[in-house]
Amino acid sequence: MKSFDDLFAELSEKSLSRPEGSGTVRELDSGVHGIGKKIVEEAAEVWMAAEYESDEATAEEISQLLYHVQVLMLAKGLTTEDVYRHL
Ligand SMILES: N=c1c2ncn([C@@H]3O[C@H](COP(=O)(O)OP(=O)(O)OP(=O)(O)O)[C@@H](O)[C@H]3O)c2ncn1[C@@H]1O[C@H](COP(=O)(O)O)[C@@H](O)[C@H]1O
Repeated sequence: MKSFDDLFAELSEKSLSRPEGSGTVRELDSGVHGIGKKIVEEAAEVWMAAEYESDEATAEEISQLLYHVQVLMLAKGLTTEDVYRHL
């Protein structure tokens, strides 16, 4: 099972190596504006799933929201430490 930090390390590596076919690279290339729209979209899906769908569906939507938040962190050059120190 992958943790938040595991995923961030994987995405960080992909942002540097830019492998062919990576959705992360594609999303990074869409810029902060495009990534921000994905975050808002996924946040709405989390809310709807929590209101009307199963716990499993909600957990899946939350995982997607976390993914897009991580892509935004990479686009902005933010590390997990930058975020964690505010927790
Ligand atoms: N965890 C994720 C992840 N969560 C969400 N997503 C993306 O977010 C989208 C959300 O799905 P939705 O059904 O909500 O949206 P959709 O309308 O079908 O998708 P779009 O057409 O809008 O992209 C998915 O299609 C994926 O593109 C993710 N893409 C990648 N990962 C992980 O990130 C790593 C790197 O992935 P690649 O860069 O693609 O190699 C791998 O470990 C992946 O498992």
